[in-house]
Amino acid sequence: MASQGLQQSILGLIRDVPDYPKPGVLFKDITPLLDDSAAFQAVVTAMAEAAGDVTKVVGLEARGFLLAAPVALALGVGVVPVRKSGKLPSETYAETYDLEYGTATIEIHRDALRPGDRVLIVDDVLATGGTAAAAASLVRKSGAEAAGLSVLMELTFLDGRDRLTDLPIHTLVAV
Ligand SMILES: O=P(O)(O)OC[C@H]1O[C@H](OP(=O)(O)OP(=O)(O)O)[C@H](O)[C@@H]1O
Ligand SMILES: Nc1ncnc2[nH]cnc12
Repeated sequence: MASQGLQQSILGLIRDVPDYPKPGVLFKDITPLLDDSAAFQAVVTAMAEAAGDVTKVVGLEARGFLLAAPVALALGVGVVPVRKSGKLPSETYAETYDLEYGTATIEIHRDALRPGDRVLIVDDVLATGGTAAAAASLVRKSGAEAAGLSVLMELTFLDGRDRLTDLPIHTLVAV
């Protein structure tokens, strides 16, 4: 978890949007945080400091990209996109999974990672854990090690951690 001060700052900059994208979902909108450069910088620094010894950062489309790229730059390693199905131009590995509000397929380029890579997966929100579990599976299909998952916010009531018992998880705030 982040320091108390950073947690308060993050919580104050995440907007709750009821019934988006469908009734019953309380959507956590991170756009106010992204628009606050001091808070955004503090989030990126905290994620990078917790990363450990990794050789690549994998960012999850779409909001994960906004965090993964600056974290990778802060760590001095490359960033690899995991994209929704059909968006990557070259050969891919694919995984289909359930979301809090639907199902999705994500993909990674087959040549993006290699054996020996220690990979930090970065996303904005950990909810049911389906996306992160699918991403970890793509990393392992690529022959690399899923070294950890770093998220800005964890929705603990959805028990995403229970699906990710083999992945160290770092969360800046939990609600
Ligand atoms: O833990 P889970 O239940 O899998 O949910 C978390 C995922 O859901 C959201 O992505 P979404 O698929 O809405 O995509 P977006 O970032 O493109 O909006 C969020 O950015 C995470 O990637
Ligand atoms: N409630 C939520 N808010 C934002 N992103 C999410 N991803 C899955 N559930 C979410």
